This record gives sequence, C-alpha cells and structure tokens, in this order.
Amino acid sequence: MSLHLSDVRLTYPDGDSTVTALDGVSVEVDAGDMLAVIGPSGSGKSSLLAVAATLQRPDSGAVRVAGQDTAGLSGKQLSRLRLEEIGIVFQQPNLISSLTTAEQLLVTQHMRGRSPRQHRERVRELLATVGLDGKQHRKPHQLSGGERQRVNIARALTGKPSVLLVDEPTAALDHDRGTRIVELLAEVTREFRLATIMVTHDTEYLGQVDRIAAMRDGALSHDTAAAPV
Ligand SMILES: Nc1ncnc2c1ncn2[C@@H]1O[C@H](COP(=O)(O)OP(=O)(O)OP(=O)(O)O)[C@@H](O)[C@H]1O
Repeated sequence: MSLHLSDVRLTYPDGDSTVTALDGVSVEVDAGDMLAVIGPSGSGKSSLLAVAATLQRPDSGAVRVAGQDTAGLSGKQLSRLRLEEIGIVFQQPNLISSLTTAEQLLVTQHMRGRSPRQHRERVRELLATVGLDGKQHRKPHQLSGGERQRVNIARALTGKPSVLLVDEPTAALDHDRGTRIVELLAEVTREFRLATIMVTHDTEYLGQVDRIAAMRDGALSHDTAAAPV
C-alpha cells in the first residue's frame, strides 16, 4: 500500500487572481518509507499534506491512497477512506484535557463505530510501542510535551492506517525530545509498513528519514535518498 500524488495542481482564490499552492507535484511513498518535506514558509508544504489527507481536492492531478484513486469518491467515501487509511499527526497534540491517555485513543475507535471494549488490548500495545507503558491512566497535564506528542502519534495509529501524515512534529520540543519523536516516527513507519510524509522546518532531524524532498513555490524540487549520518 502506498501514497501516490501525480501532477497535482492546487490554487486558492486571491482577490481577482489566484495563488498557486501546488504546481504539478508528483510523489510516491511506498509502504515502510518515510519522506521528509522541507521548504520555506508559504512554499506549499501544508497544502501538500492537505491534498494527501484528502481534506483538499486538487484542481487537477491524481491522488491515490492505499491503491485507491480518490478523484471519483464522494465526500462521504473520502471521510471513510480517511478514517480507515490515513493517520494525521498535527503539530499540536490537541488532546482532550479530561481524558486519560488510553481514553484519547479509545474515543477515536468509538468515532469509527467500533466498540472500545474490543480495542483495549490494541491500545495497550500501541502505548507500549510509543514508549508510554504504564502511563495509560494519566491525563494530558500529567504528561511531558514529548509524551503528549507520543499520545498524538499513538492516536493517529489506532485505526491501523496505511498512510501517516505528520505536520511539524518537533516544533514545540527541545532537540533531544525532537530527535526521539522523529526516531519513533521512523520506527512505526517500518514496523507498521506505513507510507509516511513528515513536513518539517527542522533540518537537524533529517538523518533519520529515508528520503528528503524540498518544496519551493509549490514545486517539489528535490526528492532523494537521505544521506547517511
Ligand atoms: N486558504 C488559503 N487561501 C488562500 N491562499 C492560501 C491558503 N492556504 C495557503 N495559501 C497560500 O498558498 C501558498 C502555500 O501555502 P502553504 O500553507 O501550503 O505553505 P507552507 O509551506 O505550509 O507554509 P508554512 O510553513 O508557513 O505553513 C502560500 O502562498 C499561501 O499564502
């Protein structure tokens, strides 16, 4: 399973004119691969994630998620595809303050219409995978910033997605915590055979990813295997 964008173009209205956010972007990310996308502010990184997440329909070009062409799908079918196949990690964890760590994950299963009871074991395993063993009963204020980001990642993985989209995961973290979060993302990408795209400003963490692409003015100008560190 993979994520495939082909010649994607996206414009936004801008007064009497338009702004081109994505200008013929093509990229393929295979299962088990992690691609980092870097680039200056306004270069189109968030737009790329929004299109890959099927939250934004492109003006033209194709978006295939887990082998499925998204062009002909209705809004309802896209929502279902997102729930089943796509995990999204936003910059801010946006955890619900009254819920425990385990409940943050169970509530997403409830939204999928699945009984939380059947998923307690998976939630326990996922929390262990992200290094939160023994912290399932803690509420967000009882966790560190890095731990909250780990809950965010575990929550994105609860529905067993094949695609993981990550927006600036290290923005609020110091160097050590940031390094461990990117390590964790690389680990879960391999372990769960995810097709992962991580948008980041922080070039210091790029040694841990498989491929790096640079966005400039809506174009993906470079896509290469990451240099070994
Ligand atoms: N909703 C919108 N309406 C109009 N223009 C937009 C909208 N969203 C983004 N843009 C424009 O599209 C271009 C790409 O923006 P985008 O947010 O994708 O870049 P970015 O690389 O993610 O920037 P940043 O790192 O600052 O988040 C920019 O010129 C931006 O001003």
